[in-house]
Parts: sequence; C-alpha cells; structure tokens
Amino acid sequence: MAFEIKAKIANFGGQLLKLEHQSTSTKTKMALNLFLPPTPISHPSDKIPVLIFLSGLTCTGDNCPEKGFLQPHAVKHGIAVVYPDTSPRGAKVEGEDDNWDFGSGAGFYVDATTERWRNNYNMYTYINEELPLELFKQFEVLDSGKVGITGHSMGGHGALTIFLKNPGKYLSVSAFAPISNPINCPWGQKAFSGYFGEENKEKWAEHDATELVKSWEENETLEALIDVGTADNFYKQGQLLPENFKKAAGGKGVQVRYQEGYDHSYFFISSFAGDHVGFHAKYLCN
Ligand SMILES: N[C@@H](CCC(=O)N[C@@H](CS)C(=O)NCC(=O)O)C(=O)O
Repeated sequence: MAFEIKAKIANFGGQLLKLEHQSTSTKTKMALNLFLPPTPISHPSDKIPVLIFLSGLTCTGDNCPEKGFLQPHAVKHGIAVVYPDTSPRGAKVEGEDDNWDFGSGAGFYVDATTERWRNNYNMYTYINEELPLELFKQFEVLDSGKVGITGHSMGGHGALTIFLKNPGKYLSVSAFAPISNPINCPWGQKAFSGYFGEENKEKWAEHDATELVKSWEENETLEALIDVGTADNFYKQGQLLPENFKKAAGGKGVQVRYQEGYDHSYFFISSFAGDHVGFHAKYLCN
C-alpha cells in the first residue's frame, strides 16, 4: 500500500524521508527510509537511479543512514538510496522476538515456507517486488529501470541472492561483509532450518549466493564489489565465507577486497561507502 511520509529530514543537501506503509507480503506495517538527492538531476532519463541498501542482523532501516552514510556519496552521483527494515515487526509469531539472529531483525530476505513463519516472513517478495512497485508508483521521479542493490552481512547475503535470482532486474550489486555461503555457516543454518525446515535443502540452495553464482551465465561476468574487514570477528568465526563465493564465481569478475584492520561495524561501512556508491554509479548513471 501507499507510503505515509512520517518525516522529512534535511541531510547532506538532500532529504531523508521516513516512510511507513502496510505490506501485503508481511501483513504488517513496514517502516523504511528513502534518501532523495537534491534536484536538479542530470541523468539521461531525467529520473533518479535507485540503490537499495539491505541491513544486517539486529538492524532496522535506520542504522545505515545514521551510521553508514551512503547519502553524501549518493548526492555526488545523484542517486536515491532505499533503506528497508530487515524483517516484519509485531507479526505476533510465537517466539519471533526470542533470538537476535532469527525472527524479528533477522528476516534473511527469504520467503519462509514453514507453517509458523510463512504468513509473515516474506522479505524476499517484499524487497524484490512489493517495495519497488510501491516506491515507483508513489515517487515518479525514481527510475525503475536503474536499480542497484547492496547490503551488509545478512543484507549482503540479501543483495547477492536477490541480484543473482533476478538476472537483468538489478544493474549492479555490491556487499559489505556479506554472509556469502549461508548453508555452510551457523547463522544461515539456523535461519534456513527455521524458515524452510531442516530437510528442505533444495530451498536452502536457492537462497545461497555461493550455490547461485555457480549457475550464473549472464555474459559470464559478474562485476560484484565485496569488501570484508580482516578484523571482523564474524569473518574470523566463519559466518561470512566470502572466499567460498569468490571461488565458486571463478573468473566471473567478482572483486573481493580484504580491508586490513576493519571490523564488522558501521565504521567499516562508512569507510567504504564512497567506493560502493561510486561502483554502483558506473552502472546506474549512464
Ligand atoms: N548483537 C550481536 C551483534 C549483531 C551485529 O553485529 N549486527 C550487525 C549486523 S550483522 C550490525 O550492524 N549491528 C547493528 C549496529 O552495529 O548498528 C552480538 O551481540 O554479537
């Protein structure tokens, strides 16, 4: 459904709109932030390209605009940034608030198939279909043909899988410390067991970037940009496994950069936000 504009906040010369709407995918109210760069815009279509940023575990759509700061770089390139939430909230699913890495704040950008979760936990459809449809309907200035996707950690997993599952729909993809091979890490195994069931391994593979990239044939190239900090404890614990993704991608052009001394936090994201927005601008702004 249409968005209610709860607030407009001046930010880096543009405006951060705090939006809320009723979602048919999650059957809950969903909050998000939309950052609009200042006009005039100078893109061939006269519309504003869009970059979707998917956040990680425990986050809402507020963490990144408040601490990740993609906005000044988006202003430089004339790009809008969408910061959605990471799960439904208040769906009243039994146990949804019991874990920080499963349930609320941890929707994993999948459509759940298990009885308990499937009514509300449909973040794949929400992000990939409902949200853009509603945004392009209400904000006609946004360019529906110029959309890129990025994200952090669980959101990096969301960005990579949503990009790979929809060839041609998104023009660019990047990720900060993504969960790159969820079927082989504790976070992913816990989430996929809950959302798909322990036995449904076929479904698990459908939402695993490392599995998906093996069959990626779009021109045989995949110019993804991935950054991972070498001091990231989740990387050290084997939750992220970017090396598995890189290996599975073979010579397809995936760039994985290991950033010396950086951890998993938004200090890391803000440090490389400019590189990522610039990377997307190459594909979105021509
Ligand atoms: N709460 C977790 C940490 C979760 C965490 O680090 N989440 C990341 C995303 S995977 C994050 O960005 N958290 C929010 C923040 O730092 O603003 C813990 O206690 O280990």
